Amino acid sequence: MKILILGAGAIGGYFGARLQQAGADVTFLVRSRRAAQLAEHGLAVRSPFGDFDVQPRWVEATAVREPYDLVLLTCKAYDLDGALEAIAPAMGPSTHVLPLLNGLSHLDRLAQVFGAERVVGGCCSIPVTLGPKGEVLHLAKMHRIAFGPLPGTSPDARAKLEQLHGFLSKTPVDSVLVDDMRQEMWEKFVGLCTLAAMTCLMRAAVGDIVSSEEGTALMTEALDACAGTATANGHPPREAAMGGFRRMLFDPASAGMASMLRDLEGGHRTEGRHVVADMLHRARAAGVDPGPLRAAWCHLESHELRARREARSTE
Ligand SMILES: NC(=O)C1=CN([C@@H]2O[C@H](COP(=O)(O)OP(=O)(O)OC[C@H]3O[C@@H](n4cnc5c(N)ncnc54)[C@H](OP(=O)(O)O)[C@@H]3O)[C@@H](O)[C@H]2O)C=CC1
Ligand SMILES: CC(C)(CO)C(=O)C(=O)O
Repeated sequence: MKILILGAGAIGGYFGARLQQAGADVTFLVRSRRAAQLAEHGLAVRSPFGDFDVQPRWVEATAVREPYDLVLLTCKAYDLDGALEAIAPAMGPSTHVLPLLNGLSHLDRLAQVFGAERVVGGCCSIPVTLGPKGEVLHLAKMHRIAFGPLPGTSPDARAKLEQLHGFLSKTPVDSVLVDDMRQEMWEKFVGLCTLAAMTCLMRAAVGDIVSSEEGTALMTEALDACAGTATANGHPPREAAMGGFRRMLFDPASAGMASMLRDLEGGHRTEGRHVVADMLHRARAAGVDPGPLRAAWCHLESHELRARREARSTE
């Protein structure tokens, strides 16, 4: 099975290196800056499960001329259109694409461009970022990846997903092949959106927030808004998922934060529109009180507008 991974960033780099470690046939589709970094340093993973290095194979978009069996999509949501253009030559009639982006709305776009039968569901829970030389820094002992067919996915995807699961099962990664992937993705959306909205709004980690006078009440309102929206959309989070979110979101000792806060504080663009605004708009449409999601999106959007204005004035 030939696997193409769009992006060798934090997520693509981590899961791609793990797949390569397990002997899978992996090629990264990267842009020139990342290609140069891979040529100079290879692909190094620093993980609490043990550090390792792989010698990656990569291509740039103009060199993709033949279909792959499976494409893993690991760009940020704001890069989706360019990424879809870049993978188009790799998408043959029987290729499937498995996105690992946070959020949900990219699924409709993928189905629109490639057809729902070629789109597989996927999500991951792992705190990971890139170091100064492009090394993958896995920040804590969580690295779960879930994937599985969506209602419209063609049946021949199953064998590929089983192979993917087989490779990942040879590594420490917590890999799960899921039957009801839309439910799984809604649950991830609920937990992540609550975490991203609250840690970005407060610019603090979970433990700092829930130790503050109003923090636990506001965190509860945010979780209720997200879970209520999922329920109104036909995907009430299961009790096991809610239990996990409560452990993650209300631990006064936790230094945990969303990758979106790392992006915000690192001066990078965020996926606020794709995650927080999308949940806010879905809450409104369903008549659910969005609670602190309004202030979180206002914070993220006004920060982005300011950055754009200041960039224009220095041009
Ligand atoms: N980091 C985390 O802890 C987690 C992230 N996620 C989600 O995973 C997704 C990816 O995040 P993350 O890995 O952190 O992001 P990164 O920014 O680290 O990686 C994204 C990569 O995609 C590449 N890319 C974008 N467009 C193209 C293109 N047209 N051609 C080739 N490469 C392209 C970028 O390349 P370039 O370097 O050239 O810009 C970059 O290396 C996001 O949706 C995020 O929310 C989910 C769980 C945890
Ligand atoms: C769940 C969590 C917090 C870690 O995977 C995440 O998805 C993110 O930070 O983007």
